[in-house]
Amino acid sequence: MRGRFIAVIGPSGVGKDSVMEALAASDPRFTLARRVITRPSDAGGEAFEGVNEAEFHRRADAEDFALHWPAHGLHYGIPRSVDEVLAQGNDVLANLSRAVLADAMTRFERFEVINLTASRGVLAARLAARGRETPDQISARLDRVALPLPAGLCVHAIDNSCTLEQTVQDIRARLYPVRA
Ligand SMILES: Nc1ncnc2c1ncn2[C@@H]1O[C@H](COP(=O)(O)OP(=O)(O)O)[C@@H](O)[C@H]1O
Ligand SMILES: O=P(O)(O)OC[C@H]1O[C@H](OP(=O)(O)OP(=O)(O)O)[C@H](O)[C@@H]1O
Repeated sequence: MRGRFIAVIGPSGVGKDSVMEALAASDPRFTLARRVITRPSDAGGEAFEGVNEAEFHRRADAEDFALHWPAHGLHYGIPRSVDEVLAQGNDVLANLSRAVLADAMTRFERFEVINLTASRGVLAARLAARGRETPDQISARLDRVALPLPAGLCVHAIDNSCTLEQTVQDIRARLYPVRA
């Protein structure tokens, strides 16, 4: 059977990248999608490919992306190579914008969503500690209004206010339930 394309969504600072990395480290059934972003390659955080705007648009025009979207003044793309991983029956995890979910639903045969949550106070503390954005950029990220999710999605709502270990355990139990 084809693998599932699993979108990890949630507000900035909720822990999408940390949770994805911890999931991939804990279970070989997960493959991480490496995003292409118009952000300097040495910006830190997730393992991504940094490109300039011209190169990003060239790739988009060449249909090199399965999905792409703009956010926070940047462009983000999921390489089309994820299709090969899915065809081999492996599950792919990708950090997606909530704005691209409707497209993703139609693009992938098996599509599920992990919706991570945490309080605004937890988000603010985590963004400040991460140190990738300025205080103004952090405020803008906290104020970004959450879009309603499209109907008909398979969504797993997961709280990431506690430890990463707890979150990983909760997600694995939801995605790979052990049948008695
Ligand atoms: N469960 C957790 N407990 C404590 N800190 C966390 C947890 N999850 C993420 N973090 C920290 O919060 C910050 C934001 O996490 P990150 O994965 O970059 O979030 P996102 O990708 O959603 O913006 C990072 O510094 C990360 O180490
Ligand atoms: O439309 P939204 O659902 O609000 O998401 C917009 C963008 O924000 C996140 O980006 P990024 O990973 O750069 O930021 P983050 O790590 O601070 O979440 C997410 O991955 C999307 O690309």
